Amino acid sequence: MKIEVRQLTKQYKNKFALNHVSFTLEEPKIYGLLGRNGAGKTTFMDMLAGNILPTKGDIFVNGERPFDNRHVQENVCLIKEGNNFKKEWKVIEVIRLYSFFYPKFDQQLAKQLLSKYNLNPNAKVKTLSKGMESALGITVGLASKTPITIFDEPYIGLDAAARKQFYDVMLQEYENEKRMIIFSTHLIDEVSLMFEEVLILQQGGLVLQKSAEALRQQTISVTGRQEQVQTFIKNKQLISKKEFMGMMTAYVFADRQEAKEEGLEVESIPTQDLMIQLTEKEREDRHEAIS
Ligand SMILES: Nc1ncnc2c1ncn2[C@@H]1O[C@H](COP(=O)(O)OP(=O)(O)OP(=O)(O)O)[C@@H](O)[C@H]1O
Repeated sequence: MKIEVRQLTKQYKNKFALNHVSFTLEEPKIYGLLGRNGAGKTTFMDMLAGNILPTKGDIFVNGERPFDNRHVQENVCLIKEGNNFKKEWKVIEVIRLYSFFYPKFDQQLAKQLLSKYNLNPNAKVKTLSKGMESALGITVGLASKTPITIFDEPYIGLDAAARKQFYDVMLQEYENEKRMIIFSTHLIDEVSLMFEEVLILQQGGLVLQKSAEALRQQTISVTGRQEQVQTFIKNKQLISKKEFMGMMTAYVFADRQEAKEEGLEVESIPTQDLMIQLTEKEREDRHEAIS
């Protein structure tokens, strides 16, 4: 599956939820879609799932526009943080309806997950706790087996143990059959090791798209004497820096080995920290993506 996003824009009155964003996703990979509140993540996922139309620009899934397009929509399953299902439906009806819609829906897996999460098939959605409703969403998302599966903060109310179960099953399923999983979350450190590629949105713009491996190799924290670090970061793409008593720590796009050879202390930057630094207020006017 190939997703092509071209100058994608969504405007609500004078507010740009997405502002001329362009990128391509084409591998069966686990993508982390990150950004602060209001960055435009849900807007993008809704457009990909064909729920809303762009104001300008285009989004294509294998060359087709998703909006009002059954052929695309049966290949894309979006699970949001809540209200995915009608309150009057029973759990088993949810499973049945989604299995009609998604051609590759795995009933067996759905049953296993319902039992793993202790979900009573005859319970109505309105009687489920927040965590149980999330578990039902996760069940549908994983069992849909859609080539593009999107989870938008899907685990509101789920405790840490249940979230871990979700990650384990997701990775197992992904191992069994690779697909594109787009995962948006604010619990970044909990899941960042699963990401194979990371996209960061900020105020409707894309500020970064990089493979996890490139991030590990090329985004580093370097610490040393102030002048030593200043010299090293000259002509490099700086993310942020901090000074303390003649010492300096800088987050920078740079070669790990080169930094070591300069005698600097080198560490990896946790993805959450990277997202926070890249989307700091003073960068608000910056919209060119780092790739
Ligand atoms: N239906 C709407 N009407 C007006 N403004 C909207 C609408 N939907 C989204 N927005 C605005 O667009 C911007 C992007 O919202 P979006 O929900 O895509 O962000 P997000 O990155 O998913 O945020 P969060 O992490 O808080 O879920 C926000 O400023 C939001 O207020």
